Amino acid sequence: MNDTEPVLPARTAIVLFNLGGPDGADSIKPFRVNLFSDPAIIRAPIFIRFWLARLIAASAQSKAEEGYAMMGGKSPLLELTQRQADALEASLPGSKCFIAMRYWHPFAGEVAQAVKAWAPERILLLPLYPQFSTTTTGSSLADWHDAAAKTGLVVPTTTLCCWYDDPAFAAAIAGLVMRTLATARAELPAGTPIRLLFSAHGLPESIIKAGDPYQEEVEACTEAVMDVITRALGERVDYQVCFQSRATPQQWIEPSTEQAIEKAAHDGTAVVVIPIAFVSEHIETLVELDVEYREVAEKLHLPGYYRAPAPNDDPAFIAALAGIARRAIVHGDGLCSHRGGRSCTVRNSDCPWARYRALVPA
Ligand SMILES: C=CC1=C(C)c2cc3[nH]c(cc4nc(cc5[nH]c(cc1n2)c(C)c5CCC(=O)O)C(CCC(=O)O)=C4C)c(C)c3C=C
Ligand SMILES: [Fe+2]
Ligand SMILES: [Fe+2]
Repeated sequence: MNDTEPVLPARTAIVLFNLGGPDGADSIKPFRVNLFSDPAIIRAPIFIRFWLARLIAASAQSKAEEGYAMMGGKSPLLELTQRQADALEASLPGSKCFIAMRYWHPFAGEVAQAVKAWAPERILLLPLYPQFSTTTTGSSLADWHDAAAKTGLVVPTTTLCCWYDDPAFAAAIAGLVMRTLATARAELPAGTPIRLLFSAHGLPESIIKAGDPYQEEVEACTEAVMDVITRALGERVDYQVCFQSRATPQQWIEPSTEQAIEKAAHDGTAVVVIPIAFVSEHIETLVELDVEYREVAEKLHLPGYYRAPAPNDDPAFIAALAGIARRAIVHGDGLCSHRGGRSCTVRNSDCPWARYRALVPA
């Protein structure tokens, strides 16, 4: 922190949100049932959703078990998020970071009680999803509000809906990408064409059509990262946005990451895959990107397949997150403070979190 940076109010509780993951073999099934029971994910009436959730969860259960087995039997997400929380807390004196996961422990209810016991003067709700989606950010924030109300936690609260275009965040991601690109260029035969594949988690097309701004924010986020890379390297590197992790039978947004790899094979280009919607390593990076898509790339004889790391506790990423948090807290408790206290400009200036109930009826 330098002298020009505003001081945080004393006792600021920062609640970090992520999806969560199983902490052992026994929790894979209930974690997946919790996920598919969320009305933000499966948009069906409750009595249909109850059965549908169990059916969909059961359908790829053994594949999920294999994936978690490859990571030592559990998700690394909580441990990595704890490292982010510790690093953020160290950068923001007067704050204490709490972690609330959406589909496995620590659940919002447990966390709201811990926050209340700490007696903060102010709370910042900071979703660890750079881009807003009703299925992630919206669902986590709605869950928190229910839990806080049940706990009787009444403290001035600032809510961040998204930070996909934060310049320091874009620079942190660009740094990770350029390091991987440099490795690829050093290892591949001179002149091998390389494409950057910005791979985001996919969504059912119907959710985007219902007004979810996620795809737009992923594209804008990619543009912000590409601007930094272009300026730093003095050249325009080839790139494409694509979407991974299709988890239901519906039509999902395209191009899929698999289609993008097929296109790269057709064009004879190597790829550097960038997980643009995840800030921590987890099953969808360590298994899907590093094992499954790598196999696809090898089968299609791509000249090279590289993967940029997720930010985890990369110092530039933590510094970006600290800047985002500090500005949000200091500029007051607007609904969405990521643009210096003004409401965000996502879709005609209204914040998607403000419209959550219209996008996902209770
Ligand atoms: C309809 C299903 C799903 C949607 C929509 C979805 C959106 C979405 N998810 C993330 C980030 C994560 N997803 C994770 C796990 C996970 N997600 C789904 C399904 C949907 N996700 C499933 C079934 C699972 C479990 C993994 C599996 O069983 O294969 C995780 C945590 C993974 C872990 O480490 O355990 C994250 C993080 C985003 C960003 C997103 C939409 C924007
Ligand atoms: Fe997911
Ligand atoms: Fe907003």
